[in-house]
Amino acid sequence: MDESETWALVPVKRFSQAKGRLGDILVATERAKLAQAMLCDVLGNLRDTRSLAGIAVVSADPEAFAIAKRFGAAMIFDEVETGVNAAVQRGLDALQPYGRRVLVVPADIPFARPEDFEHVIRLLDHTPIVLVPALYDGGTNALAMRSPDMLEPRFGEDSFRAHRALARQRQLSCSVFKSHGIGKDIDCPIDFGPYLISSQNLGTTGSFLDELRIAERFGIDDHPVPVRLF
Ligand SMILES: Nc1nc2c(ncn2[C@@H]2O[C@H](COP(=O)(O)OP(=O)(O)OP(=O)(O)O)[C@@H](O)[C@H]2O)c(=O)[nH]1
Ligand SMILES: O=C(O)[C@H](O)COP(=O)(O)O
Repeated sequence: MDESETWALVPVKRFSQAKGRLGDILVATERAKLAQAMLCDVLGNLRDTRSLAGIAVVSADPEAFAIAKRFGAAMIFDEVETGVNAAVQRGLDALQPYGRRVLVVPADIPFARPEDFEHVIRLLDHTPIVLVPALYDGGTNALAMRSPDMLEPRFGEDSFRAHRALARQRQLSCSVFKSHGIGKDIDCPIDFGPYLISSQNLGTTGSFLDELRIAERFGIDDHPVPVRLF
Protein backbone atom coordinates (compact mmCIF):
# COMPACT_ATOMS: atom_id res chain seq x y z
CA MET A 1 0.00 0.00 0.00
CA ASP A 2 1.37 3.39 -0.98
CA GLU A 3 1.30 5.54 2.14
CA SER A 4 1.16 8.73 0.10
CA GLU A 5 -2.17 7.66 -1.40
CA THR A 6 -5.00 9.99 -0.52
CA TRP A 7 -8.54 8.80 0.09
CA ALA A 8 -11.55 11.08 0.27
CA LEU A 9 -14.04 10.51 3.05
CA VAL A 10 -17.60 11.84 2.77
CA PRO A 11 -20.07 11.60 5.69
CA VAL A 12 -23.67 11.42 4.51
CA LYS A 13 -26.63 11.88 6.83
CA ARG A 14 -29.79 9.91 6.10
CA PHE A 15 -31.48 11.85 3.28
CA SER A 16 -34.82 11.98 5.10
CA GLN A 17 -33.09 13.96 7.89
CA ALA A 18 -30.84 16.12 5.72
CA LYS A 19 -30.69 19.87 5.45
CA GLY A 20 -32.90 20.73 8.41
CA ARG A 21 -31.84 24.37 8.24
CA LEU A 22 -33.63 24.62 4.89
CA GLY A 23 -36.86 23.42 6.53
CA ASP A 24 -38.57 26.78 6.28
CA ILE A 25 -38.29 26.93 2.53
CA LEU A 26 -38.07 23.35 1.24
CA VAL A 27 -40.31 20.43 2.12
CA ALA A 28 -38.70 17.21 3.30
CA THR A 29 -38.76 15.49 -0.11
CA GLU A 30 -37.12 18.53 -1.71
CA ARG A 31 -34.44 18.63 0.97
CA ALA A 32 -33.75 14.95 0.45
CA LYS A 33 -33.49 15.41 -3.33
CA LEU A 34 -31.23 18.42 -2.93
CA ALA A 35 -28.95 16.45 -0.60
CA GLN A 36 -28.83 13.60 -3.13
CA ALA A 37 -28.07 15.97 -6.00
CA MET A 38 -25.24 17.60 -4.06
CA LEU A 39 -23.82 14.21 -3.14
CA CYS A 40 -23.79 13.25 -6.83
CA ASP A 41 -21.87 16.40 -7.71
CA VAL A 42 -19.41 15.99 -4.84
CA LEU A 43 -18.72 12.34 -5.70
CA GLY A 44 -18.44 13.14 -9.42
CA ASN A 45 -15.90 15.86 -8.74
CA LEU A 46 -13.96 13.65 -6.34
CA ARG A 47 -13.97 10.84 -8.92
CA ASP A 48 -12.48 13.28 -11.45
CA THR A 49 -9.72 14.28 -9.01
CA ARG A 50 -6.86 12.29 -10.47
CA SER A 51 -4.62 12.26 -7.43
CA LEU A 52 -7.22 10.59 -5.27
CA ALA A 53 -6.72 6.85 -4.86
CA GLY A 54 -10.27 6.25 -3.65
CA ILE A 55 -13.42 7.62 -2.09
CA ALA A 56 -15.31 6.30 0.93
CA VAL A 57 -18.84 7.26 1.94
CA VAL A 58 -19.89 6.84 5.59
CA SER A 59 -23.64 6.58 5.92
CA ALA A 60 -26.57 4.64 7.27
CA ASP A 61 -28.73 5.37 4.23
CA PRO A 62 -29.09 2.64 1.57
CA GLU A 63 -29.77 5.34 -1.03
CA ALA A 64 -26.46 6.99 -0.23
CA PHE A 65 -24.77 3.65 -0.78
CA ALA A 66 -26.56 3.23 -4.11
CA ILE A 67 -25.21 6.62 -5.19
CA ALA A 68 -21.75 5.78 -3.81
CA LYS A 69 -21.71 2.60 -5.87
CA ARG A 70 -22.47 4.54 -9.06
CA PHE A 71 -19.37 6.62 -8.45
CA GLY A 72 -17.15 3.69 -7.50
CA ALA A 73 -16.90 4.78 -3.85
CA ALA A 74 -16.33 2.38 -0.96
CA MET A 75 -19.02 2.21 1.69
CA ILE A 76 -18.67 2.36 5.45
CA PHE A 77 -21.79 1.71 7.48
CA ASP A 78 -22.65 4.33 10.09
CA GLU A 79 -24.61 2.08 12.37
CA VAL A 80 -25.09 4.59 15.19
CA GLU A 81 -25.83 7.77 13.21
CA THR A 82 -24.97 10.07 16.08
CA GLY A 83 -23.73 13.02 14.09
CA VAL A 84 -21.04 14.10 11.70
CA ASN A 85 -18.07 13.74 14.03
CA ALA A 86 -18.85 10.17 15.08
CA ALA A 87 -19.42 9.29 11.42
CA VAL A 88 -16.16 10.85 10.28
CA GLN A 89 -14.29 9.16 13.13
CA ARG A 90 -15.74 5.83 12.03
CA GLY A 91 -14.45 6.44 8.52
CA LEU A 92 -11.03 7.52 9.78
CA ASP A 93 -10.80 4.37 11.91
CA ALA A 94 -11.64 2.25 8.87
CA LEU A 95 -8.86 3.91 6.84
CA GLN A 96 -6.31 3.91 9.66
CA PRO A 97 -4.85 0.40 9.06
CA TYR A 98 -3.85 1.42 5.54
CA GLY A 99 -1.93 4.52 6.64
CA ARG A 100 -3.46 6.61 3.93
CA ARG A 101 -3.77 10.35 3.70
CA VAL A 102 -7.34 11.52 4.01
CA LEU A 103 -9.43 14.34 2.64
CA VAL A 104 -12.66 14.75 4.61
CA VAL A 105 -15.36 16.76 2.88
CA PRO A 106 -19.06 17.26 3.59
CA ALA A 107 -21.66 16.19 1.06
CA ASP A 108 -22.93 19.73 0.42
CA ILE A 109 -20.13 21.40 -1.52
CA PRO A 110 -21.27 20.94 -5.14
CA PHE A 111 -19.21 23.92 -6.31
CA ALA A 112 -15.86 22.30 -5.49
CA ARG A 113 -14.01 21.37 -8.67
CA PRO A 114 -11.42 18.61 -9.07
CA GLU A 115 -8.68 21.25 -9.35
CA ASP A 116 -9.69 22.59 -5.93
CA PHE A 117 -9.30 19.13 -4.41
CA GLU A 118 -6.00 18.65 -6.27
CA HIS A 119 -4.71 21.83 -4.68
CA VAL A 120 -5.57 20.57 -1.19
CA ILE A 121 -3.80 17.29 -1.87
CA ARG A 122 -0.68 19.10 -3.12
CA LEU A 123 -0.62 21.22 0.03
CA LEU A 124 -0.44 18.00 2.07
CA ASP A 125 3.08 17.56 0.68
CA HIS A 126 4.03 20.72 2.57
CA THR A 127 2.10 20.45 5.84
CA PRO A 128 0.56 17.48 7.63
CA ILE A 129 -2.79 19.23 7.94
CA VAL A 130 -4.72 21.28 5.37
CA LEU A 131 -7.93 23.11 6.20
CA VAL A 132 -10.37 24.79 3.86
CA PRO A 133 -12.71 27.10 5.78
CA ALA A 134 -16.34 27.50 4.81
CA LEU A 135 -16.47 30.98 3.30
CA TYR A 136 -19.07 32.41 5.66
CA ASP A 137 -20.00 30.53 8.79
CA GLY A 138 -16.80 29.48 10.54
CA GLY A 139 -17.16 25.89 9.37
CA THR A 140 -14.60 23.57 7.79
CA ASN A 141 -15.38 22.39 4.28
CA ALA A 142 -12.26 20.26 3.89
CA LEU A 143 -10.00 18.67 6.48
CA ALA A 144 -7.00 16.88 4.99
CA MET A 145 -4.48 14.95 7.05
CA ARG A 146 -1.37 12.96 6.26
CA SER A 147 -2.70 10.16 8.42
CA PRO A 148 -6.22 9.49 9.70
CA ASP A 149 -5.28 9.73 13.39
CA MET A 150 -3.71 13.19 13.39
CA LEU A 151 -6.79 15.12 14.54
CA GLU A 152 -10.14 14.05 15.87
CA PRO A 153 -12.89 15.67 13.80
CA ARG A 154 -14.50 18.75 15.32
CA PHE A 155 -17.11 19.59 12.69
CA GLY A 156 -20.02 21.76 13.76
CA GLU A 157 -20.17 25.34 14.94
CA ASP A 158 -16.91 27.23 14.68
CA SER A 159 -15.16 24.09 13.50
CA PHE A 160 -12.47 25.88 11.52
CA ARG A 161 -11.18 27.53 14.66
CA ALA A 162 -11.51 24.25 16.58
CA HIS A 163 -9.54 22.28 13.97
CA ARG A 164 -6.83 24.92 13.87
CA ALA A 165 -6.57 25.00 17.65
CA LEU A 166 -6.31 21.22 17.79
CA ALA A 167 -3.54 21.19 15.18
CA ARG A 168 -1.66 23.84 17.15
CA GLN A 169 -2.10 21.86 20.35
CA ARG A 170 -0.67 18.78 18.61
CA GLN A 171 2.17 20.90 17.15
CA LEU A 172 1.13 20.00 13.64
CA SER A 173 1.62 22.68 11.04
CA CYS A 174 -1.44 23.49 9.04
CA SER A 175 -2.07 25.08 5.63
CA VAL A 176 -5.21 27.14 5.19
CA PHE A 177 -6.59 27.24 1.65
CA LYS A 178 -9.34 29.76 1.08
CA SER A 179 -11.13 28.17 -1.83
CA HIS A 180 -14.26 29.60 -3.40
CA GLY A 181 -15.10 26.23 -4.89
CA ILE A 182 -14.76 24.19 -1.70
CA GLY A 183 -15.73 27.01 0.64
CA LYS A 184 -19.28 27.43 -0.64
CA ASP A 185 -21.91 25.09 0.72
CA ILE A 186 -25.69 25.08 0.79
CA ASP A 187 -26.84 25.11 4.39
CA CYS A 188 -29.23 28.02 4.78
CA PRO A 189 -31.72 29.88 2.56
CA ILE A 190 -29.23 32.69 2.11
CA ASP A 191 -26.97 30.26 0.24
CA PHE A 192 -29.38 30.34 -2.71
CA GLY A 193 -28.08 33.76 -3.65
CA PRO A 194 -28.23 34.91 -7.26
CA TYR A 195 -24.53 34.49 -7.65
CA LEU A 196 -24.78 30.79 -6.99
CA ILE A 197 -27.72 30.31 -9.28
CA SER A 198 -26.25 32.18 -12.20
CA SER A 199 -22.73 30.86 -11.69
CA GLN A 200 -21.03 28.27 -13.86
CA ASN A 201 -22.08 24.72 -14.35
CA LEU A 202 -23.62 23.44 -11.16
CA GLY A 203 -24.20 19.93 -12.43
CA THR A 204 -26.96 17.84 -10.88
CA THR A 205 -27.53 20.41 -8.13
CA GLY A 206 -28.01 23.17 -10.70
CA SER A 207 -30.51 21.08 -12.65
CA PHE A 208 -32.46 20.36 -9.49
CA LEU A 209 -32.48 24.03 -8.50
CA ASP A 210 -33.75 24.85 -11.99
CA GLU A 211 -36.45 22.23 -11.58
CA LEU A 212 -37.44 23.77 -8.25
CA ARG A 213 -37.54 27.19 -9.92
CA ILE A 214 -35.66 28.33 -6.90
CA ALA A 215 -35.08 31.87 -8.14
CA GLU A 216 -38.79 32.48 -8.71
CA ARG A 217 -39.84 30.78 -5.51
CA PHE A 218 -37.64 32.92 -3.39
CA GLY A 219 -38.09 36.12 -5.33
CA ILE A 220 -34.50 36.20 -6.50
CA ASP A 221 -33.97 37.79 -9.90
CA ASP A 222 -30.94 37.81 -12.14
CA HIS A 223 -29.58 41.05 -10.81
CA PRO A 224 -26.88 41.01 -8.21
CA VAL A 225 -28.34 41.86 -4.80
CA PRO A 226 -26.36 42.10 -1.62
CA VAL A 227 -27.42 38.71 -0.34
CA ARG A 228 -23.79 38.05 0.36
CA LEU A 229 -20.57 39.56 -0.71
CA PHE A 230 -18.61 37.36 -3.07
N1 LIG B 1 -22.88 9.47 8.29
C1 LIG B 1 -23.37 10.57 8.87
N2 LIG B 1 -23.19 11.76 8.29
C2 LIG B 1 -23.68 12.86 8.91
C3 LIG B 1 -24.36 12.78 10.15
N3 LIG B 1 -24.74 14.04 10.51
C4 LIG B 1 -24.31 14.86 9.53
N4 LIG B 1 -23.68 14.15 8.55
C5 LIG B 1 -23.04 14.68 7.32
O1 LIG B 1 -22.06 15.61 7.77
C6 LIG B 1 -22.03 16.76 6.94
C7 LIG B 1 -22.42 17.99 7.76
O2 LIG B 1 -23.77 17.84 8.08
P1 LIG B 1 -24.68 18.78 8.99
O3 LIG B 1 -24.38 20.20 8.72
O4 LIG B 1 -24.61 18.28 10.38
O5 LIG B 1 -26.13 18.40 8.43
P2 LIG B 1 -26.85 18.87 7.10
O6 LIG B 1 -27.85 17.81 6.75
O7 LIG B 1 -25.85 19.25 6.06
O8 LIG B 1 -27.62 20.19 7.53
P3 LIG B 1 -28.59 20.53 8.79
O9 LIG B 1 -29.57 19.41 8.94
O10 LIG B 1 -29.24 21.80 8.37
O11 LIG B 1 -27.67 20.69 9.97
C8 LIG B 1 -22.94 16.43 5.76
O12 LIG B 1 -22.19 15.78 4.77
C9 LIG B 1 -23.95 15.46 6.38
O13 LIG B 1 -24.58 14.64 5.43
C10 LIG B 1 -24.53 11.48 10.75
O14 LIG B 1 -25.11 11.29 11.84
N5 LIG B 1 -24.01 10.42 10.07
O1 LIG C 1 -17.61 22.64 9.86
C1 LIG C 1 -18.64 22.19 9.52
O2 LIG C 1 -19.44 21.64 10.28
C2 LIG C 1 -18.94 22.20 8.06
O3 LIG C 1 -18.76 23.33 7.36
C3 LIG C 1 -19.59 21.02 7.51
O4 LIG C 1 -20.82 20.91 7.17
P1 LIG C 1 -22.10 21.77 6.71
O5 LIG C 1 -21.61 22.75 5.70
O6 LIG C 1 -23.04 20.78 6.13
O7 LIG C 1 -22.66 22.41 7.96
